[in-house]
Amino acid sequence: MADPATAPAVEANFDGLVGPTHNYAGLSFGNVASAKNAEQPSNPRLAARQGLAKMRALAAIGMAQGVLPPHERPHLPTLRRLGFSGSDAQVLRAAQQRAPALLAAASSASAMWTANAATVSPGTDCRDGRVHFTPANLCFNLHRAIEAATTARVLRAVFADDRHFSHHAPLPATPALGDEGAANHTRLCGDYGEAGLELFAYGRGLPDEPAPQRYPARQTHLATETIARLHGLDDARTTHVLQRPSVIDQGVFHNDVIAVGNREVLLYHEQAFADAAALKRWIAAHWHGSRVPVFVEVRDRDVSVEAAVGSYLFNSQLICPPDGSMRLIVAQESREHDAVWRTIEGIVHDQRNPIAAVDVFDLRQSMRNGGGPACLRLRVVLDTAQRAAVNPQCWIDGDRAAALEQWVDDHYRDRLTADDLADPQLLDESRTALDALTRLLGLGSVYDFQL
Ligand SMILES: NCCC[C@H](NC(=O)CCC(=O)O)C(=O)O
Repeated sequence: MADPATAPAVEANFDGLVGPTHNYAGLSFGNVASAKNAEQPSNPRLAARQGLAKMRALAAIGMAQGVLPPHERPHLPTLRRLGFSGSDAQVLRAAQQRAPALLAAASSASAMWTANAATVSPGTDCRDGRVHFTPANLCFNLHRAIEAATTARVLRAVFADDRHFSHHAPLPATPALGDEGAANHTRLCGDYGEAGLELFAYGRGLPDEPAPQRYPARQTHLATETIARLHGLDDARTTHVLQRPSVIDQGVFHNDVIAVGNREVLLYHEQAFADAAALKRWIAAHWHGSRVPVFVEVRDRDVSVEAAVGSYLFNSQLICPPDGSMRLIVAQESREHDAVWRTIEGIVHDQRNPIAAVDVFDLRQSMRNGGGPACLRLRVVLDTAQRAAVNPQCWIDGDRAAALEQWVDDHYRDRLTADDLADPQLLDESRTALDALTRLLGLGSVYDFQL
């Protein structure tokens, strides 16, 4: 590792490892891909391998790349809480017969999308200098709401040192405080170690603000304000912006489907925000960073909202490897869409922004549930001391990637349908796999079946 006295702060990416029950259940109303692919057979092994390939590649170019474990699924404590009893096998069978939707919700591998695991503020933005985490309550969907308790335990196991890390409880799980985590949160700065501007996007705000008509707005203004207060952010460097309701109605269920920020760059679709011009003015007026802010606005006539939702162009990762250059990490679907790919090439060639390269990844298994490159990762800015305090076994390098690939090959199926979710054998396989994983990642006991 570089000399601690001079090493700059980094933006680490913690990707969610896809779990053994990855499947397509059509659980997310307002998420176009989830609805479209409902009841298709899935391939959990391939899904986990695709995610690991991205982690491996980013680690290989010098990114600080971490991993967060999948959750225990099917989640028997949820099914028991909902009135199913007897042996595990009896619970699964009864749930399948009497409430298949509940079995599907209790079986989703949705914790893979760690952009929704929590909102994270870097220490330099927070009053007490620690990195602050608030796990998302994800209360809009049952299959996601059951993630919060395990996520809270996992984050404490990975970021354990309370001299460096501060963990808040998820917000009360009620519609008025709906919170979907970092997918609606962007931070802009000069260098990662400088104090930055924190932008929180929300879809449901004050009663007099416009709201979507067709699809739900999952993120609330009350939640974003509460998180900013809990994290001890400076009001002068924090803003809360309304998503344009019409884009939510076209499938933009999280803001990271239509905008992405990194360091000094904000890349967004012209319709992403209710008032993009006001947001740009606010950023310019409050900016203190060592670089000037750069706005890359994609016009509707170049990429329609429908094309943005179909290709996940804005769900790309914008990253800076250690040499300080900037590159886009896009899903294969962006490569395959002519207008989107032309736009990406235009951005990469345009000298007015620092984005200089693009890498394409096949993440199709996740994309079919509406999760692209950016959904799969939680960003955590860390200075040298904070980085050294992270659970060391959760960092990815070539060896750990190889160990996890082997683990996937040992434990995962390559085909799963709704019928399989009640198979007691799948539950056993999943628990055996996760028990081995907690040892591999040095996490201690984080799952209900281990407690
Ligand atoms: N950030 C991407 C999140 C995608 C996630 N999809 C899902 O949960 C689909 C699951 C299913 O339909 O089987 C969601 O909508 O919250």
